[in-house]
Amino acid sequence: MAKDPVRVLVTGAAGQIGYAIVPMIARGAMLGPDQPVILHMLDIEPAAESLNGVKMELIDAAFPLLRGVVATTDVHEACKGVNIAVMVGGFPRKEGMERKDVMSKNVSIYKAQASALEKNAAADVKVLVVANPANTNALILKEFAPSIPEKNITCLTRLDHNRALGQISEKLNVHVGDVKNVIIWGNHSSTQYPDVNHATVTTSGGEKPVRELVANDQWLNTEFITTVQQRGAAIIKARKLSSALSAASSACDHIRDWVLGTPKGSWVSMGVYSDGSYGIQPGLVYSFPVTCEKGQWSIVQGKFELGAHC
Ligand SMILES: NC(=O)c1ccc[n+]([C@@H]2O[C@H](COP(=O)([O-])OP(=O)(O)OC[C@H]3O[C@@H](n4cnc5c(N)ncnc54)[C@H](O)[C@@H]3O)[C@@H](O)[C@H]2O)c1
Ligand SMILES: O=C(O)C[C@H](O)C(=O)O
Repeated sequence: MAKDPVRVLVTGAAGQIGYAIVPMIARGAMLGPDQPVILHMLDIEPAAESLNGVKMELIDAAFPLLRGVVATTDVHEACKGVNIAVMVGGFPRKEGMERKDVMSKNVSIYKAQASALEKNAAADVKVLVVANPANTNALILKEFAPSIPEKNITCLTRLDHNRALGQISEKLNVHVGDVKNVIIWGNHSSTQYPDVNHATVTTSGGEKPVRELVANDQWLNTEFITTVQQRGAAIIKARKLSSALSAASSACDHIRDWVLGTPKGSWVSMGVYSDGSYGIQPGLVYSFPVTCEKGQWSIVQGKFELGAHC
């Protein structure tokens, strides 16, 4: 039997990440190849014409899974009945800035959008905050939308996780799909700790630890970490714009794994509210290793090595 469509909100949909992610969602990269979707796209009044252009392109692309498009500058209309909310709307940093430098502009957006989501979204809406500073914006959303279960408000650190997989795959010249179980601890900021201490590579001889295969602790403990921590800044320097296709793709990965589950024996990194695991203050939104099953994430326990991410 055909599935009912799922309503997916993308805020900031006329922006760079918005333009990259809406076709991915409409093609099934987020919710699967048999899941019809209705896209809700929100942007602000000055971007209304451009937002309408994105809607025109979505129609022109004739995506079989796309069952409707709402393109609006009214936050309440945008949030009506949504099951998934991908919060991209906000301002990106420019070269030389830290992500926290866009805090004052972006945080106020998340206060207003929290109440719109609370009033209008489906009761079990799953929220992914992408806009920076992502952990703080998710925390604001959680505080100002108290009726949305705290387990349903998350932020994106999957891009950092995927960057770590990519660096290992490049270093070892192995397929990125054969590398797994890196961990991003902390914030989506330059203070994050990319951890390979439990990461493995699938080889013809079975699963081997990344540390053993790389056989270069000096590189893993220094250059690898700073490359992942600083990758956002490196992309801005190269493109004069912040990452968009990789952010969009990683946001699809985050929601897909959350909704459809992580593969057996694998975990992913998600910014989720802390229940006190690993000594992290309860209530903070922090990136942990998680597994997902039946639409619920759980923090993987027992992966801490004392001092590793302090
Ligand atoms: N967490 C991550 O891994 C990650 C990765 C890349 C980018 N980002 C962040 O994502 C955000 C978006 O990046 P981008 O490159 O798409 O920026 P962009 O400037 O191209 O697009 C942002 C869009 O948001 C819109 N917007 C602004 N205020 C809004 C509001 N109140 N409601 C709805 N829409 C609003 C703008 O009009 C614009 O169209 C930035 O904050 C960026 O730093 C996060
Ligand atoms: O670095 C940025 O400001 C954009 C984004 O957070 C990224 O990591 O690419």
